[in-house]
Amino acid sequence: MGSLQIHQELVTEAVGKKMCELCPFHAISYDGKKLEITAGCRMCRLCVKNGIPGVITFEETKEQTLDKTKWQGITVFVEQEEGRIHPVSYELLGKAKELSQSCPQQVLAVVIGYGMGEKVKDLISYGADKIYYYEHFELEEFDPGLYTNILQQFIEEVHPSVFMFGATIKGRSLAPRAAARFGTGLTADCTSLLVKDNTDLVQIRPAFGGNIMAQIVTPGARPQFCTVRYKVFDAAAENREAEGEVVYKKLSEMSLRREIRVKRKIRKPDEIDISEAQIIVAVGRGVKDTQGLKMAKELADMLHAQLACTRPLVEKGWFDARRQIGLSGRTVKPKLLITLGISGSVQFAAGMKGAERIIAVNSDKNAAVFDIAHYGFVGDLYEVVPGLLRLIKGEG
Ligand SMILES: Cc1cc2nc3c(=O)[nH]c(=O)nc-3n(C[C@H](O)[C@H](O)[C@H](O)COP(=O)(O)OP(=O)(O)OC[C@H]3O[C@@H](n4cnc5c(N)ncnc54)[C@H](O)[C@@H]3O)c2cc1C
Repeated sequence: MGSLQIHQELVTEAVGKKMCELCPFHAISYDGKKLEITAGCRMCRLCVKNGIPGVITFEETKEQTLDKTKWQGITVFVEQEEGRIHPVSYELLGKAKELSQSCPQQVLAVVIGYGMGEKVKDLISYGADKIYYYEHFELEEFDPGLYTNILQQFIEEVHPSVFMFGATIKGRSLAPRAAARFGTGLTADCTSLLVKDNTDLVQIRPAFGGNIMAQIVTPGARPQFCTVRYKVFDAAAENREAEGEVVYKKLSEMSLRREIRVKRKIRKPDEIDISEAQIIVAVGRGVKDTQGLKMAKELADMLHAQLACTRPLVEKGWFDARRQIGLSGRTVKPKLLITLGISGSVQFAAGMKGAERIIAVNSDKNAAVFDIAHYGFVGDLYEVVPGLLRLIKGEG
């Protein structure tokens, strides 16, 4: 790692103009007095290599010495709403336990709330060795500022190595705030996690539109923050024999300083969540009209399934974005997923690979979806689906 340094004392009008010309990304500007590098810089360093010597130099960042042994513990932020623990927390605990076995460390859980009672202790059965419970009536309502203060207090006292959050609205709000306070890295929407012997967390997630799986590490800072979407990992199995402890934490004055006051709460109607569905019928661009949609809906209703879709159908305005499966949509893990007229792009597949049984209908026998499906129908969905409906109705 490093940065580009401009040595303005060497910049004359001729030098400035020449340096601007050689940047292929037009990321160098000269206003007649000063040379500047703009946000378009890709760090290709051609200005250092091919430019007028000494005008722009690359300075390596000095490696900070970090004693990793002082940062121990794989921590899960246990998210709750009105005392109900979000199921993603159990999935994170399951993964934390698995990681703690490959690189021995304690599994820690942080709970922030009020009146949670036995539910906090129950987390021991799901793999938490030590639970830090921050309880106060001021904490009943989620407040990003207040909750971040508490996470800061926890990190300063405990020095955890890893901090995992669900990629939920709350997790996505808290993790970057806390990471910024410690000047450390955060990898969002990880799909796989490994831990090295030196406690470095290898955070794996799709990048470049899902075309590569990036492995991201934070070797020079702690804690290592990551978020993981709901339904990506398996929930921890319950073990009533497991042992652990709950640490009831007192709150510092600083932690309880509020910047937001909740005056009134308006409950939103419950939303559909395709991530929770056991059976899903998903439609793609092969469904071309209302007749196709009607058929898919009838199939979904008969199977007590949720209807979901690919991104192009959201873009067409046919579906709400909450019904989109994939990299930029939801991750689903149903027992049965039926895809109708879906090609099986990497971006779509990223959100549904965990389905137990996948049945694909596509008219193109070479469609990528058949590589991930357990069963496939090569055919026109406008013929296959009515046939399926007749079979289910016992008319076939
Ligand atoms: C950064 C990024 C993120 C993205 N995120 C997502 C995401 O989260 N989710 C997502 O879905 N996409 C996402 N995409 C878009 C993705 O790349 C694909 O374009 C999209 O998944 C294709 O949707 P589709 O399968 O419905 O359409 P198509 O790829 O056009 O496939 C339609 C399929 O229908 C079949 N077909 C046509 N007619 C019939 C018929 N009569 N009967 C049977 N089969 C038929 C065709 O053979 C074809 O295979 C993303 C793209 C990018 C760049």
